[in-house]
Amino acid sequence: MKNTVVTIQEAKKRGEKITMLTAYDYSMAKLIDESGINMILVGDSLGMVMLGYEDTLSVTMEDMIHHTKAVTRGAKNALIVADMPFMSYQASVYDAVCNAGRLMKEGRAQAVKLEGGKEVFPQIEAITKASIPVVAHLGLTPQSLNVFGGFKVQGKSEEAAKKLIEDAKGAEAAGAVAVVLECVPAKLAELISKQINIPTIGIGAGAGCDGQVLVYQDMLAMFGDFKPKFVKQFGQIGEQMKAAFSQYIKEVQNGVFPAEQHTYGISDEMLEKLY
Ligand SMILES: Nc1nc(=O)c2c([nH]1)NC[C@@H]1CN(c3ccc(C(=O)N[C@@H](CCC(=O)O)C(=O)O)cc3)CN21
Ligand SMILES: CC(C)C(=O)C(=O)O
Ligand SMILES: [Mg+2]
Repeated sequence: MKNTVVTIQEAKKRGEKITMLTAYDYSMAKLIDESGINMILVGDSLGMVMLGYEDTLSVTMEDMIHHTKAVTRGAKNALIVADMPFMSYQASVYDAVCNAGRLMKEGRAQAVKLEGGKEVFPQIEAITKASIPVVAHLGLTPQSLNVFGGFKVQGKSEEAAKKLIEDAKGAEAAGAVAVVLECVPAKLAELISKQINIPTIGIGAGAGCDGQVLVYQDMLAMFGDFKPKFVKQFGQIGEQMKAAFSQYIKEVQNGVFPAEQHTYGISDEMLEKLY
């Protein structure tokens, strides 16, 4: 069944957990979608896991649209959320609406996600008014890396925790359909989840959230540049891939691959003519 913003909000009301993973291309979106996921995030994390940047700041609207198009072609049932990249919504409400519109119109995403609280309430409101569902993203907001001084857990002080609660409530009031909570103490994320009506999707925010999201390369152990504490490896796919690649290299080198069954024939008469 096709997931929509309404079905994920109903899931929260019924107390059913919401599942989300990232995807950045057609094949992976299809595999994840066929596994029965509720939501797929085309995250700006693609800058790091797909493009090899050290952070998400260099990701462009063109990058996001390119990958979103591929994902939306692959996923039939999941609700597709596309990240708004750095500087596509911060400078003005006008930018935010136009760029959110491109992710929907060109990428065919069903919702957009943007980072920040109070600072971006006008953007959340305006994009929502344009009939584009918005997911808010609070806590560790990687596009603010240079303000935080690194990828660090947020909301530990009383002041920061209070701002996080106010930001979550304000995002809901501004029209957000869900809130991602990244690297927030579990007890605080649980409290926020109880105090708002829209679903919270946690990453490093504990089991008290209404749903969970992970970057697929992290949960498949395909990405080794860093391993945040919140990552659980559900498979050792990186190792399995390397073993298969090594096997291929060995078989090509010693003539085992390709075998007869991997080749195409030609008639003996034809071959005689050629000789
Ligand atoms: N592969 C990947 N996975 C992600 O979850 C992810 C990305 N890339 N790119 C965009 C952001 C960046 N994220 C990150 C990156 C690093 C940490 C990290 O190293 N966290 C420390 C916290 C240190 C502390 O404050 O205690 C950790 O040990 O978990 C967390 C989130 C989450 N997002
Ligand atoms: C880590 C998730 C929430 C994200 O924003 C991304 O993948 O870009
Ligand atoms: Mg992101």
